[in-house]
Amino acid sequence: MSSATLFKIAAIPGDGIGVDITEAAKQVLDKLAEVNGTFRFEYTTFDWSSKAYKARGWYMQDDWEAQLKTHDAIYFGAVGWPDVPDHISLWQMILPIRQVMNQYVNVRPTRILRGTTPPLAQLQKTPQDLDWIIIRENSEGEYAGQGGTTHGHTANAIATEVAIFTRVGIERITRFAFETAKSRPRKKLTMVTKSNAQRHGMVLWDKVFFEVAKEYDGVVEYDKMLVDAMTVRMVDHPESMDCIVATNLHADILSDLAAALAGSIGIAPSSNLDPTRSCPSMFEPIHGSAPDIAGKGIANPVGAFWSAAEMVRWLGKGELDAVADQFMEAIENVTGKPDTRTRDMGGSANTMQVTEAVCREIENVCGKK
Ligand SMILES: NC(=O)c1ccc[n+]([C@@H]2O[C@H](COP(=O)([O-])OP(=O)(O)OC[C@H]3O[C@@H](n4cnc5c(N)ncnc54)[C@H](O)[C@@H]3O)[C@@H](O)[C@H]2O)c1
Ligand SMILES: O=C(O)[C@H](O)[C@@H](O)C(=O)O
Ligand SMILES: [K+]
Ligand SMILES: [Mn+2]
Repeated sequence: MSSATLFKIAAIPGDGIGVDITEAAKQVLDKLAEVNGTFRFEYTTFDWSSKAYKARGWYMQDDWEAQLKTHDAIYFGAVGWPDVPDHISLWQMILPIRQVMNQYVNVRPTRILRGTTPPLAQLQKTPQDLDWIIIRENSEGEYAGQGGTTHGHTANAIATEVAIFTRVGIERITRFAFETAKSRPRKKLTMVTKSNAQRHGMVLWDKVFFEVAKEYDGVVEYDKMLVDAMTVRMVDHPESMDCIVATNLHADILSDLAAALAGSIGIAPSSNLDPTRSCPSMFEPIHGSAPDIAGKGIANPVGAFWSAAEMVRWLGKGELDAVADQFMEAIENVTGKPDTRTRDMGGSANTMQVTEAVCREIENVCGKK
């Protein structure tokens, strides 16, 4: 009998390319476990998807929370399909999981992976100029779900979408962001809001940020940006930033921009973390179900692999950092070669070819420890 540590993973492939990339991620995770030998994964796959919703009228069982809590982590593909309104699919699956599982931090790193050419390469002196971690508030803000609609379909229809910002919510994400910045070589943090036009919640955000910031004076260099100007700075001066903390909606948008600036939405990972570890955390690429390329077998699995590497790092609680680093090295050995890049990165390889290449590299890199 093997004495390898068992990690129980709840796998939720979801819709579209979510299915392809979750399968690919399981394959490389199993290869990593096999080559390393000190841990192994056991998956429970949940058929929670828009297709299932159309057939049976629900995404997740009523006891979904208890079902997920028996796992050490959740691996998520993507949710959303054109035949179900997107606010239904998001609010019946991904958003309740993030909120109820206390995953109030969403960590979204971006950098230019080896061998890849970003679209605005002329603006960067070196690929290292773009190396960011976006820390997204993941539990409240514009995604609080508060609001309503009245006056039906009349000409007087009214809808409100109320953003909720709490001192507790702002303080904990700010603290997490400062701790992340402190752990990085450049130790910089940029805070993003829109506190000129939005004069209540965002003003509270700025106020709480600067209160917490005092504790990091002389340790972390910090500054503040309005979100519109931030998009310009990300394009023109990528080297001027390191960590970025922003609200749920702003960070959602900025992280897609960051991914595109680094070369493709298909490479970008995310970790939905419960820093208290009382609930399982969830790992997923930042992209969606990509209906335009779904079913073709051509989705870029790199964002899914990077997310899987972050899951290994999280599960290891510091013990598997070297393994996660080797996993990333294997991924970059693959992006480094033109014949193992997918179309979105200028190549012509399909999902399976990239997956097999990463498995081979895991044997090369992680086999010789
Ligand atoms: N967390 C999530 O599960 C999540 C995230 C974003 C969007 N969505 C949902 O996904 C659906 C589609 O959303 P969208 O089109 O706005 O965003 P999307 O991220 O699915 O796709 C945007 C574009 O990027 C391309 N793309 C995305 N991932 C790729 C990959 N791995 N490889 C190659 N190309 C890739 C797509 O082909 C498309 O052209 C919607 O229902 C949306 O609500 C879900
Ligand atoms: O949270 C969202 O906005 C969506 O699920 C998706 O766009 C994401 O980034 O996860
Ligand atoms: K996703
Ligand atoms: Mn998004």
